[in-house]
Amino acid sequence: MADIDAEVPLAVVIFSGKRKSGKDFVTDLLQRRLGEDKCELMRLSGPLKSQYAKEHGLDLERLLDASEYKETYRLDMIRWGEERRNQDPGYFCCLATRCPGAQKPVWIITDARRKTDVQYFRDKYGTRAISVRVEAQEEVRRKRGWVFTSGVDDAESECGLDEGVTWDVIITNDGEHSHLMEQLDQLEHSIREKQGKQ
Ligand SMILES: Nc1ncnc2c1ncn2[C@@H]1O[C@H](COP(=O)(O)OP(=O)(O)O)[C@@H](O)[C@H]1O
Ligand SMILES: C[C@@](O)(CCOP(=O)(O)OP(=O)(O)O)CC(=O)O
Repeated sequence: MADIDAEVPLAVVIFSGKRKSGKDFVTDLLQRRLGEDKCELMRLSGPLKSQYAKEHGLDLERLLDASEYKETYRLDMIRWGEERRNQDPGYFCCLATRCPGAQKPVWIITDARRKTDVQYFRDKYGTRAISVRVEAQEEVRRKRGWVFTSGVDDAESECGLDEGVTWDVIITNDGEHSHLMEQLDQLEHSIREKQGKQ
């Protein structure tokens, strides 16, 4: 059941996309447009990494940055995260949204990876949820540094949302700046409508 009486969030924008499709790039732009005081970026991988680091005695800061360190542990983090999600599909979604920034009216969830991630926010926030898929051609992703990695790019962590989800918005991020700006204009408009309506 959606928490329709709650005053915040007024809009919950759930982003998904393949590695190097440009999720971070696009969500940063969107947050800047909406204002950091009004819009909080929440990463589902944040609590995952934090719990994983605690249980395995690892350096959380290094898991959070884009280093080789993270890649060393990626496969095991995926496996470990899957075990947790199997016990409770909303586990990381719930933890990620428990932060001081949750008082802001707009939430951007940056990295949904499984159908249960999208479903969690749709079930909880109903019409306030907007699901967004960021897409870029393989060639473009390769130019941004993507290299196919077996066990990662062919696993649920990367492919769980390839099919079977009806996205509210699809953003094509192939590198054409003006086209991206137009798509962000539209998305910003939909978000502001939700902010104004409720
Ligand atoms: N539209 C764009 N214009 C210029 N650079 C981009 C664009 N989209 C992504 N990038 C760059 O490509 C790289 C990968 O993007 P990133 O947002 O980190 O991808 P993801 O979060 O999906 O893995 C980053 O260096 C980012 O700055
Ligand atoms: C174990 C992960 O959460 C690692 C996610 O790391 P990032 O959130 O840093 O994302 P990338 O852009 O793919 O490098 C994946 C998962 O299956 O949950």
